[in-house]
Parts: sequence; C-alpha cells; structure tokens
Amino acid sequence: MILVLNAGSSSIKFALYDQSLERVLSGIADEIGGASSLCVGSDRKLIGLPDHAAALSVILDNLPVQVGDLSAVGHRVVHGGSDLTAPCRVTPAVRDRIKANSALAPLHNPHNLAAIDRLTALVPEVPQVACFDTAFHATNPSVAVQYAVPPDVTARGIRRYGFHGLSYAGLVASVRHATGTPLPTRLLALHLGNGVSLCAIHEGKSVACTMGYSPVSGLTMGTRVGEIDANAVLRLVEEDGIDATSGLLNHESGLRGLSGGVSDMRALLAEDTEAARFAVAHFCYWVARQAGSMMAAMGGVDAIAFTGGIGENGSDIRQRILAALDWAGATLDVDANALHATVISLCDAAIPVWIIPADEERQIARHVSEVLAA
Ligand SMILES: Nc1ncnc2c1ncn2[C@@H]1O[C@H](COP(=O)(O)OP(=O)(O)O)[C@@H](O)[C@H]1O
Ligand SMILES: CC(=O)OP(=O)(O)O
Ligand SMILES: [Mg+2]
Repeated sequence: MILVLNAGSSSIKFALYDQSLERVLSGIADEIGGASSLCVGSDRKLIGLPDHAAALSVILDNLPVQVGDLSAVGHRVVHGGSDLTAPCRVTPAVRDRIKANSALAPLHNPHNLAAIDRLTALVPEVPQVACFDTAFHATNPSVAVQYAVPPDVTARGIRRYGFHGLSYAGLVASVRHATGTPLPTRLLALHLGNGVSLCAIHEGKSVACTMGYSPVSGLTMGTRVGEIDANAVLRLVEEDGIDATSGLLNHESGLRGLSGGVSDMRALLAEDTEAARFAVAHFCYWVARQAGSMMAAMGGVDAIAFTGGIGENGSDIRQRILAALDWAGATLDVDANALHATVISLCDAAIPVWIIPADEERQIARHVSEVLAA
C-alpha cells in the first residue's frame, strides 16, 4: 500500500493506493488552525487541529494499516528549486535541498519536510518519494522563466518556477477519461484553491504559469498578495522590516487583506459587506485578466479547465470569470454550471469549458510507482 501525503497551506490531504494504483482510502484534515475537521472516507468529524503536526498525528492514527506495513510514502513537495525537476527517492541530500528551498515556499515546504521527517523517524525502512509542484513547469521556455535581471542573478535561482504542477500534470492525464475528448492542443487550466494559479498547457506541456519565484506571486489568493510592484515591497521592507512584510504578503493579504479578515472563498461569498464583495470582484478580475496572458502564451485557446476547491465548487466564481472571457468563446451553460457538471459550456460554444477535480494524490501515487520501478 502506498500512502500519499499532500500538505497544502491550510490542509493535509491523504490517500492510500494499492499495488494497481486503485485508491483504497482518501481523506483530508481541513482548515488546520481554524474550525478544523478530519474527514476519512465519507466520515467527517470536527476535531481540534492547532497545526500541521497535530493533523499528521491524527491522520496516521486513523489509517487502516500500520505505517510499518506501507510499501512507500509519496509526498507533495511544493518547491524543488532549479535542480529537483523530477520525482525522486528522499535521501539525506534531497532532504537538505528541500530544506534549502523552504525560504522560497514558506507556507508549504516546512510542512512537507516535517511530514518527511516524521515518517523517517517512525519507519526509516519505508521508501519515501518526493514529488515537486515545480517539476511540471520545467518545460517553460527561458523567456517565460527568466526575470529581466543579469545572468548572474538568474544563476542564483532568482527566476520563475511555477507551482501546482502536480495538479496540472494530473489534469492532463485525466482529460480524456473525464471529458471523453482527446487532450486539446492549447489548454488553459485554472487551479483556484487557497493558492491560485493559471497554467498555459500546449500539447500537454506547461509553457507558462502565473506563479513565479514563489507561490506568493501571480493572482489574488486566500492570504497571499499575488502581483505587487517590487519597489512597493522594498518600501514595505524599509518601513516595516522583513518579517512583518513577509507576514503581510504571505498571510495577511489576498482575500483576507481585502475583505478585512476572511480568506476562505465560501465564507466570503456568505458575507454581505462591501469589502467582501470587492475582494471577490478583485479575485475574478485578475483571474480573467491573467487568463488573457496565458492564452497569448499559447497563441490562443482550445479548451478551459477549472480545478481546485474554488474551481470545482464555486459556481458563482466560475460564472463571473467566464463572463469576462466571453470574447474568447467560452460561453457558459448556466444550468450545467450550477450543477457542477463536467462540461459547463454550451454545446455550440466555440471552446469547451470543463470542471476536472484536482487529484494531486493520484498523480503522486503514479510518480511513486514509477520511481520505485526505475
Ligand atoms: N462551494 C464553494 N464555493 C466557493 N468556494 C469554495 C466552495 N467550497 C470550497 N471552496 C473554497 O476552496 C478553497 C480551498 O481550496 P482547496 O483547493 O481545497 O485548498 P488548498 O489550496 O488548501 O488545497 C477555499 O477558499 C474554500 O472556501
Ligand atoms: C503552491 C500552492 O499554492 O499550493 P496550495 O494551493 O496548496 O496552497
Ligand atoms: Mg491545494
């Protein structure tokens, strides 16, 4: 049995797969540090989970297998940096590189590393495989990847990486099965969750992503700022210091900053305040605006796919984004959208629009079995 751990910024998703990669169990520890709950299969219970360490303990306690009996553990690791561009066995050297990359993804890599360390301490003999969110974007051309800085600065790792790669790779792998149609040449994928990014996928390969050097950049997110001018950041650092500015841009901005405290989209949609409405409008405006940038990177678009917690469940949000993309031929079927159907465009729309559930766990399980077989 393969255990997959996917530690996001506010949740830990987990799943067990058998030898033929059939999913045996899945679950999620949700809203960690808030109104947390644990869901195993269809059984959900409210349970106090003050932090990711507590959540991981509860997950391991609720598995139907002993951790020592696992054949492998696969981890989502958000930042692989310039060198970790393919899934690999966790060795002390790989662990050190993941740790070195923690500064680049402070909301994620420390949680990923903590899970690796916990499993290493519990069952050192069980192989662990690290799967990187950055790896799928290794196919981006240099013009898309490099910032306009001198080469020695790029050589220090100051470049764009892109994230949510496991979600996008899994989406590419599941288009045919989910939609009954072949993978389109130019696919715009929108991963809308706590973290938010868009990816231009040309012939199954990433050619551009809205996230850059770290997952703080690109679009308006739950608590992350997205696009902001470098000189504005320099001024904030000068006036408030590095730690306060990092806290502001990573934890207190995005929907939370705009709305006056609410980072969760579902909660925000239930709020009846001017600030909440503005936060939602800001989110949708920037997704649609950057969607245009992704389409330009592919020379057009043949299909659009929504994924992630908001992308899969937020019918109002999808409707607003697609209204702003009407010019691209993405005409919404309002009823299908309300039902969260797989195909949510009208049958005579110029391009199809799909909802394809994010399945980072299955993608990680695939990678684990490939790495162990190699
Ligand atoms: N019905 C819904 N309508 C709008 N947003 C939703 C709905 N259900 C979940 N969401 C949002 O999805 C986001 C979480 O996305 P998810 O991909 O699960 O998170 P993570 O990035 O932590 O993996 C939250 O903002 C949550 O409010
Ligand atoms: C990379 C990233 O933003 O991940 P998440 O959406 O899980 O926060
Ligand atoms: Mg996520």
